Amino acid sequence: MQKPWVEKYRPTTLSEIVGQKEIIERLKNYVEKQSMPHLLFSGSPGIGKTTAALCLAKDLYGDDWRENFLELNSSDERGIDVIRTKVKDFARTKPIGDAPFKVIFLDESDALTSDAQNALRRTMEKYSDICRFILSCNYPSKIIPPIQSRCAIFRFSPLKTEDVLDYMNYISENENITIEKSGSDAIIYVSEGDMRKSVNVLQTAAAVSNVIDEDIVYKVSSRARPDEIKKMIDLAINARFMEAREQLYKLMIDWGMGGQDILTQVFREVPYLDIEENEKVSLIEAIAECDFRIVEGGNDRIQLSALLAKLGTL
Ligand SMILES: Nc1ncnc2c1ncn2[C@@H]1O[C@H](COP(=O)(O)OP(=O)(O)OP(=O)(O)O)[C@@H](O)[C@H]1O
Repeated sequence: MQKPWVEKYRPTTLSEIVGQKEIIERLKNYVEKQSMPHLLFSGSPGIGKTTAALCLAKDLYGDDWRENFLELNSSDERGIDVIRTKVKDFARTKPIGDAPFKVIFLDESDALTSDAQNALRRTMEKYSDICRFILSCNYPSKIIPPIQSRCAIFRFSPLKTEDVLDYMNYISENENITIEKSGSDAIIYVSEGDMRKSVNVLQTAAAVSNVIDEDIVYKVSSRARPDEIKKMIDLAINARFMEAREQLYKLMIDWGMGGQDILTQVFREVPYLDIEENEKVSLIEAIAECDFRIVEGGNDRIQLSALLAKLGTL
């Protein structure tokens, strides 16, 4: 079976990480000085937080990195017991070889309960001479302030379009596939700066064809082409409700899209619609209402049809 490309192409040193330039420079500095504080990595999924922690360990420790590096996924192991046992056991033994300290990487640390975070805070203090923590999270506000203040905070950003494009080209050359311009535009559109998503979409699309265009990309990622969404909105704004609803059903049935995916794409089109500013504001309010109802379990066809009806009255 083919290895997932996200693993096959995961950078192995800090220098290979795409984008996040300032962060990478600071991390390289820690490697050079063989000294670092506890770190808190925050940012949206798939933009290089785990990769940066792994590369930092590999650059710090070389081939023996596994002996001085412990990775725990906090959303599987989020309770106080894990902090008391696994983390403490690893933290209190001396680093192997010449390493000045060990590193414990807690992925998804915003999933730790607050009891576990309090226990962690004491562990961080107690073993700070031989152990450094790297906490990764999507929402730094869910980390208790005493831990935040013990860490240097690094905010990772979604990747820039040109960085994702370069990376897609690099992979496609290696894999002997051709990405057409419409295909790479579509990958950028569906992945929104999330490199993991870009690589996964590319691999799934490459399983369908060696030449990747927008149709394949939108199909494999269950997204509609933006012009299909725009068409539905335009019909609704022009009070052609039945046709707009037909287009909605086409998106749901032919493209296999869920209600929330459609809503997210409608939301993304709002700034470009040819309507007055106050109408855009009303539309966003209506989208937010619809989103809430779908999340609460409302029928997505009914909710989206109601949104289309509302569009006709703007
Ligand atoms: N900056 C990047 N440079 C190169 N590849 C990247 C980058 N960011 C992500 N990737 C690719 O995406 C995959 C997932 O990235 P990573 O695990 O680092 O994401 P993350 O930010 O930790 O996400 P999560 O918050 O979901 O844990 C990597 O294996 C790699 O292939």
